[in-house]
Amino acid sequence: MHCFPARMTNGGKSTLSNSLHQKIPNSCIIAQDSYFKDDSVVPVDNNGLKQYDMIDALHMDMMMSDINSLRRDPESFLRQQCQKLEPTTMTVNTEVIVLIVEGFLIFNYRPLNEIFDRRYFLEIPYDVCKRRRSLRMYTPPDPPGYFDGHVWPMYLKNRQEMESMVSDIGTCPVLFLDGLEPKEQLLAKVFKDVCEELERLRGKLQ
Ligand SMILES: Nc1ncnc2c1ncn2[C@@H]1O[C@H](COP(=O)(O)OP(=O)(O)O)[C@@H](O)[C@H]1O
Ligand SMILES: NC(=O)c1ccc[n+]([C@@H]2O[C@H](COP(=O)(O)O)[C@@H](O)[C@H]2O)c1
Repeated sequence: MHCFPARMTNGGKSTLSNSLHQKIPNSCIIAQDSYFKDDSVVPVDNNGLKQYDMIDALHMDMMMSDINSLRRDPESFLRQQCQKLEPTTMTVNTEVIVLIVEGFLIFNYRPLNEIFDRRYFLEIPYDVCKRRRSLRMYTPPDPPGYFDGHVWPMYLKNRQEMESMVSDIGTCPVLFLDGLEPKEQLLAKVFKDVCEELERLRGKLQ
């Protein structure tokens, strides 16, 4: 099973994904943030702002290849991950493995979009997003004016593109989540939903 918390920057994806991973045995996380291209190849716009919030700034081919490796041979992939992740959740029972893929542009990449069992989209308002973002340190750090000059306009553009892409792919619907809700409440909601999906999948396997 693949479940996907997406997608606003600072919407709470990593927080939710890590908590889900802790609660779900046989789960693992693939995070889109790990696939950013090197800074030297990310283009700059006319205002001198690095174009990080575009699908082209990411090695999506590599991300997809890792996901496909996991799907082909989950046991060895999970054993490798096991050495890196908290051992508590990893028992490597390959009957049903939950792959949590999190990222701010995962619904804008068609091959990935086609394999979802569950899709979640965390939303927060502009001012909260801007405040949370100002407390984060990226490498390289956001230059002055980056949020209003690049991050937010690209979020609006990418969201529009995502909405048309998602609606023409006939997989599961996107469940929109209010990222202002307390973390525990969001976790409980998604955990319940994932458990229901797992029950359904286990039923199909019997
Ligand atoms: N439900 C929530 N309520 C309040 N703050 C949150 C919530 N979820 C995450 N945060 C905070 O927002 C910031 C960004 O969260 P993070 O999970 O890293 O976002 P993302 O992975 O979407 O960029 C962190 O400081 C985190 O503690
Ligand atoms: N990890 C990196 O290499 C890197 C570099 C510069 C900006 N970013 C920012 O990361 C954001 C996406 O990640 P989050 O969803 O975790 O905020 C994008 O808005 C992008 O501007 C990441």
